[in-house]
Amino acid sequence: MRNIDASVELFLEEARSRGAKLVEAPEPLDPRYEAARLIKQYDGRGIVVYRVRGFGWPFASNLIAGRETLYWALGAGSDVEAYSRLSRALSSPGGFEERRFSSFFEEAGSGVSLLPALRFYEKDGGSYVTSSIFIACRGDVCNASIHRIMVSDDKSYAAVRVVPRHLYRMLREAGDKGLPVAVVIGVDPRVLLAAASSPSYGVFELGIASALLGGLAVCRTPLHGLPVPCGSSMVIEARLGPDRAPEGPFVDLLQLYDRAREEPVLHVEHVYVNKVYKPYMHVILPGGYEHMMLMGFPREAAIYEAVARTVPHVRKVRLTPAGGMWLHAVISIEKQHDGDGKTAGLAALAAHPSLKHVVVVDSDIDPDDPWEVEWAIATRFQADRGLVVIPHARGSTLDPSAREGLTYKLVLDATAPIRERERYTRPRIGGSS
Ligand SMILES: C/C(=C\C(=O)O)CCOP(=O)(O)O
Ligand SMILES: [Mn+2]
Repeated sequence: MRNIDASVELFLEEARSRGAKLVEAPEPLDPRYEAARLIKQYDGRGIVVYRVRGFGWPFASNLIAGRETLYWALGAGSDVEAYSRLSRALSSPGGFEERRFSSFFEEAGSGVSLLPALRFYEKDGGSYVTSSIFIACRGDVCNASIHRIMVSDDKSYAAVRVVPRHLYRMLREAGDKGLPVAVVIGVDPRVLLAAASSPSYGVFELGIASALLGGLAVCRTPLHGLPVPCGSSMVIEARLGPDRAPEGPFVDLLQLYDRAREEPVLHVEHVYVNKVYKPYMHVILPGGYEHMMLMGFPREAAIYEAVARTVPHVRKVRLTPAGGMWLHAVISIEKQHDGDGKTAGLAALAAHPSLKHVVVVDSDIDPDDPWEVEWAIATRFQADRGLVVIPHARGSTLDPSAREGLTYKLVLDATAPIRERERYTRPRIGGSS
C-alpha cells in the first residue's frame, strides 16, 4: 500500500493488515512517566496507541516494533533487500507532488504548551518531543533531520538539541535572525528513517522518503513556505535561535544521560494539526528499540555495503542492541583468505565513524545470537594475532568513556584459520533426525 501522504494513520492501517501486534490503552495516561511505562512494556514487541491527559490528540509509539516491521515497510524480504532499498533511495531520491496546505491542516494555536511533550525518565531536564523532524531550506538546499525538543517544566521555553551536522550549519549561516523551520510530528516511519540516513549536505532527506514511499505529497507551510509531508499529524512553524537556553539532561541511544547544554530556543509561531487524517502524535522512547533501529539501521546498511565491497561474501551484519545499535558491530563472513577478518573490521570502522568495537566471525556463527558470538571469541580469537587496536580515533560523543572525543577502537577477528577449519567445527549429535 502506498502512503504518499506519509500519515501515521495509513501506516497503522497497513501494520494492522499485515498482522502486526497493536495494543490500545483503554484509559488516558499521565504525561509524566505513565505513557513512558506503557511504551517500555511493549518496547520492541508491539505498537501501542493511547491517549494522554491534557492533549486532545491520539498518540502512538513503537511504530517500528521489530526488524520485520521495518522490512515490510521497505518492501524487503531479507537484510540485503532492505539495505539495497535504502541505498537505492539514497542514490536516487524521488520527487514531490504539491498539494494545498489548507486542504490538510487547520491551525491549533501557538505556544509551547501545545507541543505533545512527555516526561520519560526521572532526571529528564523537562518534557520532551522525541520524533520531531526539522525541515529548513537555505537557497537551493533543504534539509530534514530529527532533533529532540525539550519543553521546560514551567513551559516558558522550548529548546532543541542540534548536533553539529546539517541543521547546525544552516543555523550558524542564518546568523542573528535565527533560522525559519517547519517541525513535523507524527509521520510514516519511512520519513523518519530517511531523516536519520545522513546523506551528504544538499541531498534533501524528504526526497529519500519519497523514494521509500513510492512518492511523497508535500504541502508548503503558509508563513515560511517550507515543504512538509501532507499527512503529518502536526506541523509547527517556528524560528530556531539565535538565543540559547538550557537543554537536557536527556537519555540517549546508549541508555545513559546526555548532559545538559545551552541549545537553540524554538520560537513557536503557528501550530497546525492534520484534519484529513487522525493526528497520531508519535513518541519514540529514548534508548528504546525504535530509537536504536531508526538511528542504527542506516549505519548497518552502510557497514554492509562497505564490507561487501572488501570481502567476497558477507553473511550478516548486526549493530547489536546492547551497543545501542551504534557502538558495536558483529559481522559474519565466508572467509576466503586469512586476512579477510581484519579487512572486514576495518571497512566497518570506516563506514560508521561512531563505531567502537567490531567482532568478525565465520559464517557458521549468527551475529544475532550473543551466545554464539561469545563462543567464537572464546574458541577462535587470540589477542596476539586477531586483535587490531586503533588508538585515539574519533569516537561517538555518546560514549562517556571517550576522552575529548577520542577513543580506542578494536577489531576482534574471531574467525578460524582457513586451513584448520575442522578443529573449530562444532560437533553434531549423530543419528538421522
Ligand atoms: C545518535 C545520536 C544521538 C541519539 O540519538 O541519542 C548522535 C550521536 O552522534 P555521534 O556522531 O556518535 O556523536
Ligand atoms: Mn541533511
